[in-house]
Amino acid sequence: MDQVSSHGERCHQLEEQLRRSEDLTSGLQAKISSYEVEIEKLKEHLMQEIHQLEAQKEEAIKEASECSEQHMDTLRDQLIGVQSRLVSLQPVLKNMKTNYNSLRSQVRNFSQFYEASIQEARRQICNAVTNVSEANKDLLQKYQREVQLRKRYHNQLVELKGNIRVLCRVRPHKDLTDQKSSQLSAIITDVNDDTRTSITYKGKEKSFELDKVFLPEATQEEVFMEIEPVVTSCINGYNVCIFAYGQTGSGKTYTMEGTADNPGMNLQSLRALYQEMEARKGLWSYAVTLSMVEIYNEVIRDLLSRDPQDKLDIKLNPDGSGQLHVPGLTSMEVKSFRHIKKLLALGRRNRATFCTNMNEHSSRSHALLTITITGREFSSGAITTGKLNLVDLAGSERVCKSGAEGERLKEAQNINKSLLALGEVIQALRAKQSHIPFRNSKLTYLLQDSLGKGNKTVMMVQVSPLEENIGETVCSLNFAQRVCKVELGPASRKIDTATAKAEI
Ligand SMILES: Nc1ncnc2c1ncn2[C@@H]1O[C@H](COP(=O)(O)OP(=O)(O)OP(=O)(O)O)[C@@H](O)[C@H]1O
Repeated sequence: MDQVSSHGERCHQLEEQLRRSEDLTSGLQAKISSYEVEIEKLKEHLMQEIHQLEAQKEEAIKEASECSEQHMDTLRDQLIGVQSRLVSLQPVLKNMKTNYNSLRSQVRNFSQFYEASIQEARRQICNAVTNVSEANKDLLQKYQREVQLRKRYHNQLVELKGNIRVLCRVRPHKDLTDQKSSQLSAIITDVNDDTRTSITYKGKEKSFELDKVFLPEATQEEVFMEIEPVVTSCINGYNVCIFAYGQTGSGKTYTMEGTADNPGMNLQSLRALYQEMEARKGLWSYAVTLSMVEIYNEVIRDLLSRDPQDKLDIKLNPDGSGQLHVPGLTSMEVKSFRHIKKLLALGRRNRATFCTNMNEHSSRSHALLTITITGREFSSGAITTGKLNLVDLAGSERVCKSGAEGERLKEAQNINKSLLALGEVIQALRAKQSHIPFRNSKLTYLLQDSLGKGNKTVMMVQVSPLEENIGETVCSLNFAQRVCKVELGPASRKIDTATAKAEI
């Protein structure tokens, strides 16, 4: 019984399941049908889309083919245009080619011609240069011969005259042109005779004959040319003294020191000496020393010393030679012409340090520049020693005229003492006295080995052109005239070997 009921229940359950499945199936079928409808719709829509796209494609292809055809036509037209232009350009191109070829050959021809011309010109220039340098060499040799001859004749002349030369330089008028300066000068100079000058003094005309008179317009170079052979003879072993003499303001410092633009005898002498030494390079060797002193109130001051206030004295040389020397005097070895310039500047600075007014001070003191040159000739071994003294003397005015008193009177007396001593030395030399009073002043003491017999002396007498200075000018020229009459005799060369060659 129980088994039957359980089967019945099971059947019931299965029936129920079947019913539910049938419900589910019919639901699904409905869904499938609706999907199928939907799919059909979509299919239809898709087909429509495809047709549309195909139509668009067709149209696009059609459009594209139409468009490229138009473009092709334009391009074709352009191509035809280019082609016809090319055809028309062809003769031009051909022409250009021909021209280019002809130009190229012209350029080639021209460069060949140019090269040949250059070579020819070069050859001609070389020939011309050779000829010119030959001619130059010849001229140079002639010139050098002339210079040597001039030097020799000058030396002979100087020796005949006794190795003392007196030159006069007339200072220009201040602030006047050179031409007016000459016309206005109270000193009469003769352009045709440069050895004479005359002055009308106290109603009488006084004439002076000297070795040379320089007009106010004379340049520093012209003055130096006159003394150059004497200066450079120092290299050959001669002692030389060049001194400027004259009243205050007559141009002594201008002549000796000069200015930066117009260097005076000092710098020009040193330059000429260095040029001459340079020209003898390889044949001679030289050592140059320089000292600078000032004599003020009979006191010697060393201008190259570290302490220029130091006072120096003159003593007999302890070597028994009888020569004088100044113990402690700075003697600088000079390395070059440039070095000399520095030393001169140092000397000037030192001189200026112990004076309040340089112009006044320089008027009352003597400035001495001494250059000693020792040379050695390589071939003979000869040794020469020459000394050049360049002296800017103190103003030479007379005490009575300056009306000096006190310190000024002392200065004036000391200046007078040394200038008087210089005059006495000159007088003694002129009279050929056996005793020459060099020791009467510091100045003559210092110049002893350059001023006396056997040496070369140049006195540069400076005069003012002004009427108001005529008295002083006459005094200076009288002194110059006396100096002119001194006969120092032939100069002697300081040379240290028997095998030494004679001066050229
Ligand atoms: N030849 C010249 N050319 C141009 N100026 C000159 C000449 N000579 C002299 N002077 C000028 O004249 C003035 C006086 O000259 P300088 O100082 O040389 O005279 P000085 O005789 O040395 O005088 P001091 O005895 O006072 O030293 C300076 O101004 C100088 O420049």
